[in-house]
Amino acid sequence: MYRWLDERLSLSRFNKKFLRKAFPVHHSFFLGEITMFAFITLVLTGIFLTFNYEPSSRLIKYMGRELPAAYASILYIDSLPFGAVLRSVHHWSANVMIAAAFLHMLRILISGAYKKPRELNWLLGLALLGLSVVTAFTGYSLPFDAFSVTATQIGYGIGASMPYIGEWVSQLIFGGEYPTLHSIPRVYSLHVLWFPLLLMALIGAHMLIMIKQKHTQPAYAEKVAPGKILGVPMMPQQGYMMGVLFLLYLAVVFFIGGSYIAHPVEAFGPPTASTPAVKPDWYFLWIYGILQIIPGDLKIPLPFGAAINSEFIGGVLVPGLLGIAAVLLPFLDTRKTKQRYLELPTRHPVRTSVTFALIAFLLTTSLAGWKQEFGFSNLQLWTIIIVGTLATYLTSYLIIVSYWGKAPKGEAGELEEA
Ligand code: HEM
Repeated sequence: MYRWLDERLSLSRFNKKFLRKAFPVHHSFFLGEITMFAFITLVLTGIFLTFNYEPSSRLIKYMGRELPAAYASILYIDSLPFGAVLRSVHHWSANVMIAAAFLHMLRILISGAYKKPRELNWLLGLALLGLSVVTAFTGYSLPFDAFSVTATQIGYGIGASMPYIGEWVSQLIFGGEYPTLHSIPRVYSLHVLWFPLLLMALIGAHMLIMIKQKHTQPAYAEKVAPGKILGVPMMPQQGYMMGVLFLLYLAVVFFIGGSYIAHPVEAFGPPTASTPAVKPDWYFLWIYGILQIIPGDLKIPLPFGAAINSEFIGGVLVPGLLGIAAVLLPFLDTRKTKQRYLELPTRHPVRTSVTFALIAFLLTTSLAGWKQEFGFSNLQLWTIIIVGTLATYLTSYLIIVSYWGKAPKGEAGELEEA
């Protein structure tokens, strides 16, 4: 069969090139792959969910109760053999995908792998991270229980807060002023079709660029085999390692999915007139935290009746400014040569300390999301955020500079495929 296909498709030419592609061996390089495994698992479990989910908020009779069809279909999925487990695996995989993509980004940032010639892949990566979060958010609204309706309302409000265009953008996504009968079908189409297709296209482009440009090499490669690409071939070594890692990934998420049922809709109940207290998932908690400590009645008037309010500052402006800084980052580096080797974080004290400060900022603003539970005042939280972020930067910088000193950065030579 292989020979038959080879005669028609010249598989061996492709195999010689692609299957011998060298992969550097370093555990941090598996973060991108884990992100991909999570995405594949999301697609496969998502297909199962689409067979049984009804994308509608109209009321139907289910087990003697009058319930929104979407809500009832989640109860139905949970009642199927392994239904609740597959739904949970879908939910936890979304968490893993976002966490792994974020850690993957941190490894690119802290090792300087975003520099020339990989600027394009850095930008595609940022788009992937943003789109993964948005896709998870649209998934959140689908069960149409009291929790998801309230959480979606918060997201709708943040979108609508953009001066001039916000209301229009939010209504476009949610089929009118959320929740309307059109909201669930529209968000469903985005969640199961358009966003996954876009993610697939972006991941495909990300991989093609990575193959074309080749990986950055771990720093030890410069000493062991200067000028060569050091690594294992795609087949068999890298392929087998990826296979084992994928199975391990499945084992872990099925264990978690089987042990902790995700988003127990029955506990939240169908949407009611009263709004339950909701806390967003951890990846939105920092935005939610910022919203908790900005005065809710803040309004800065703009021409033509528009205004900047607290939702815009916390939900759009702060994440937007961080996004713009990330987009500009690779272009701040004006070197002419191509980046061949991973840079040691200890040789780049400013960049490494900014990365730690960013993590401190995200953790302390997430803490603000627990304002009521911990009984903090706004002033206390602002102090924790500002002092925590600056202190993390300074401490990290001083430790790196005093312990490792300012070692020369060094330039690497041209590489040839080994
Ligand atoms: C859905 C999300 C993503 C997937 C599936 C993904 C997948 C991958 C994979 C498998 C690799 C090769 C292995 C590795 O270097 O880890 C890679 C490399 C890379 N990724 Fe991602 N990635 C994603 C998000 C991101 C993000 C958020 C960024 C940064 C903003 C990014 C920037 C890069 C860069 C610059 C490389 C080349 C690294 C090098 O050569 O050392 N990616 N990605």
